[in-house]
Amino acid sequence: MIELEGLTKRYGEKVAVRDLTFTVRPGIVTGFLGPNGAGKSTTMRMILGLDHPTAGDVRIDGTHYDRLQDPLTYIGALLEAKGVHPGRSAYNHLLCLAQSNGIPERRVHEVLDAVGLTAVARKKAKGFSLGMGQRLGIAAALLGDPRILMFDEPVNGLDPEGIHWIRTLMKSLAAQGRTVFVSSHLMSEMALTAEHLVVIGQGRLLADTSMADFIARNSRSYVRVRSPQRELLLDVLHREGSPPCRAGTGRWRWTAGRRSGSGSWRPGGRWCCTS
Ligand SMILES: Nc1ncnc2c1ncn2[C@@H]1O[C@H](COP(=O)(O)OP(=O)(O)OP(=O)(O)O)[C@@H](O)[C@H]1O
Repeated sequence: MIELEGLTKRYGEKVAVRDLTFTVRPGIVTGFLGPNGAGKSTTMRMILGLDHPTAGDVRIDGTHYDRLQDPLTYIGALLEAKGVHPGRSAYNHLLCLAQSNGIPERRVHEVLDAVGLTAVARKKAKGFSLGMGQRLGIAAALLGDPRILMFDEPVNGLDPEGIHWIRTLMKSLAAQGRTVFVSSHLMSEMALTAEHLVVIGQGRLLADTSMADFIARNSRSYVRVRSPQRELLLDVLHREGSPPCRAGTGRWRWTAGRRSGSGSWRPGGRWCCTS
């Protein structure tokens, strides 16, 4: 479990993260959604003790990161896939991490196998594709067999096969009862992966809710109509009591109300033109 309480980070005049309070729970994938510059990476760096909060507090299973004994066995993270010495092989990179954290060498073989890098384990990291680099970063995160995993924009720049692999991996880690916290600026990506969603914008918390609830509150359903008989279509709409806006494209969209917070359907749709 990761608990944030009033977490704030200022860089001079700039407030990158403002008073964030939320909890990331085990057994599900929690998405961390926000546009570029929203403060996601800064928040994740503070969780790992790489940046010091200006105010507030963050705890990993009740303890500050810098007080964890063998932190890799509590939390594994992929923040920056390029954080590997280019002249070092995947195997040696992981072995260094393992040896400096009291993790047995057999675990290196296990995580290389888990991420599908066994065949290229002796190759230098500088020859790795972006996808292989991501896999190596994830192998490092898994090395200590931690109960908590955190991934910062893990699908960025990956091909469809790599994206599918990461989605499946995150869900399987959560299904094992682990805490999985993953950031993205893409709602479409989060909707496919996360069960719970924390949304931030300009460093502020905007939502902390289940994915199903977030979609129900923020989505609309609509029917798009195109007709070569524009005038006839307008007449019909007027007769139905749904006066459309004026436009000459011949294309109309019926937005049929939206779901209320309780999930019930709130009527009140309208026609509008699309170009
Ligand atoms: N070391 C720093 N010094 C000054 N400003 C910073 C620093 N790190 C981040 N910022 C600023 O804090 C804000 C939040 O940045 P952050 O990288 O956390 O956002 P993000 O949501 O991760 O964005 P992205 O998706 O682009 O990585 C941005 O305006 C950024 O310019």
